[in-house]
Amino acid sequence: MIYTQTEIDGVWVIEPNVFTDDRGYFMEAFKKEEFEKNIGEINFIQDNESKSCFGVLRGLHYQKGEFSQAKLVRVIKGKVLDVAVDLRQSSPTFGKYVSVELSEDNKRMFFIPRGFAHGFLVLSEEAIFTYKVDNSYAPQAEATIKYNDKDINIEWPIAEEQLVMSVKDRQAVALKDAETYQ
Ligand SMILES: Cc1cn([C@H]2C[C@H](O)[C@@H](COP(=O)(O)OP(=O)(O)O[C@H]3O[C@@H](C)C(=O)[C@@H](O)[C@H]3O)O2)c(=O)[nH]c1=O
Repeated sequence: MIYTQTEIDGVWVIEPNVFTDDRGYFMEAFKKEEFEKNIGEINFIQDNESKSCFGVLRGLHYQKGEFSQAKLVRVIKGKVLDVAVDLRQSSPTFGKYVSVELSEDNKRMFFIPRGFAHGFLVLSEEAIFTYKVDNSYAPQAEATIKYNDKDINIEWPIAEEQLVMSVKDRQAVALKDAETYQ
């Protein structure tokens, strides 16, 4: 696997070795020892999966304080634009984002450490998204920042009218009003 640090400290793109033959392909999707050698200690405790149709935007989500989750995300079917926003107050890139296209074709993975908000937009007819997290789901600590927050200014490649979002995500708060990480 190739581990590449992005322009935001702690956020990584990981490209697996894909072995293709007459039957299809094989790849290692996560290898703890290698991950820890390249990025650092991790203890993933839960795997999540969601399916979404074209134009679905989920985000920008995070869990507050001690409930923060690191996430290792990838796409099994379809294509998404995945986005991580730095919410670490002491970080020189606070409020900045990094985005990457993840698809069943490029098989890229994206590692988002604790202290970030995360979201993705589905660019294919359908997408199956899967991710590991290193901290328990804590609904009481959930928070959502507006996908179109002016200060973050994410370039989403789909027109606003085409977006499909949850009520929770439509009612998200601005970054300036959000509880961030000390
Ligand atoms: C995230 C989560 C949700 N749920 C439940 C709550 C709810 O009834 C249903 C759907 O939840 P949501 O609408 O929050 O699902 P979704 O919008 O897909 O939320 C996810 O979005 C992406 C961008 C992330 O980064 C994730 O951490 C998570 O916040 O699933 C769990 O039971 N466990 C979980 O870990």
